[in-house]
Amino acid sequence: MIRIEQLVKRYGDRTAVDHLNLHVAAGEVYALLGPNGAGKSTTIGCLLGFVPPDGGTITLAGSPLPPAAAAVKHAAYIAENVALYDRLTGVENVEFFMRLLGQKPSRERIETLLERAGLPAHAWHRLAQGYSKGMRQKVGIVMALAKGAQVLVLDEPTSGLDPEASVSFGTLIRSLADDGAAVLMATHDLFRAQELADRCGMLVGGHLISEWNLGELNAGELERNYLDTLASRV
Ligand SMILES: Nc1ncnc2c1ncn2[C@@H]1O[C@H](COP(=O)(O)OP(=O)(O)OP(=O)(O)O)[C@@H](O)[C@H]1O
Repeated sequence: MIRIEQLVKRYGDRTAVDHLNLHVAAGEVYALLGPNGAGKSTTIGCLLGFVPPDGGTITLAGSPLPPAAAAVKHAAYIAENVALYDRLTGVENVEFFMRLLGQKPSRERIETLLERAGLPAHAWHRLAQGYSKGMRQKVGIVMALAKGAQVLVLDEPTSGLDPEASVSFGTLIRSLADDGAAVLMATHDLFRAQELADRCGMLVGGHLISEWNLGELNAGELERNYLDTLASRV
């Protein structure tokens, strides 16, 4: 569903992503790990067409379209801080987004989506300016649901969320994957990655240096592997 082959991105003489191969299947959650400056956000930028790569190919949902067009059609992106129109309510934000998609949603349809995403009903008709980070992310998930996105891309989704919000966000992401979405999530949250992801990969200096199947690791083992792998590079 997500196929990145030999991706290269340079900024001047700095290589941010170096011949990266990464595949995420439908129904799979993949956590992209790595220290600051490893190339995670650059990879996501290339995947979504925000950042022009210097080499390699990216295919989303089997589409022959270039990444930017394929992302518009098939992907949803949830940034660390989901941007909403603060002067609109949650319901109005979703309605506006769905109209941009060419849909004419009924109130019931919007409320069904908000309910699935777990946004409390008392917030539906409140201005988004008062929304917490977790509430904004839930509206972001509603937009992914409304779009029927086959590919979900998340950058640091759980940073700054309290444990309860982080667990409920993880449950939601898992349910989207169980419905067939391919999920790529860049994160420093090793605990949540181990809880949520099926596989993870570790980027260092733009190279994917390790991949792990999380079902094969014991509790806490991902963090040990991560730190050992990093130490072995020094
Ligand atoms: N627009 C840019 N111009 C120049 N260099 C950049 C630019 N964006 C990223 N870089 C460099 O590319 C490398 C990879 O950065 P990137 O932001 O992709 O890493 P990251 O893994 O997402 O880091 P973090 O965990 O801190 O968000 C870093 O060396 C960074 O300084």
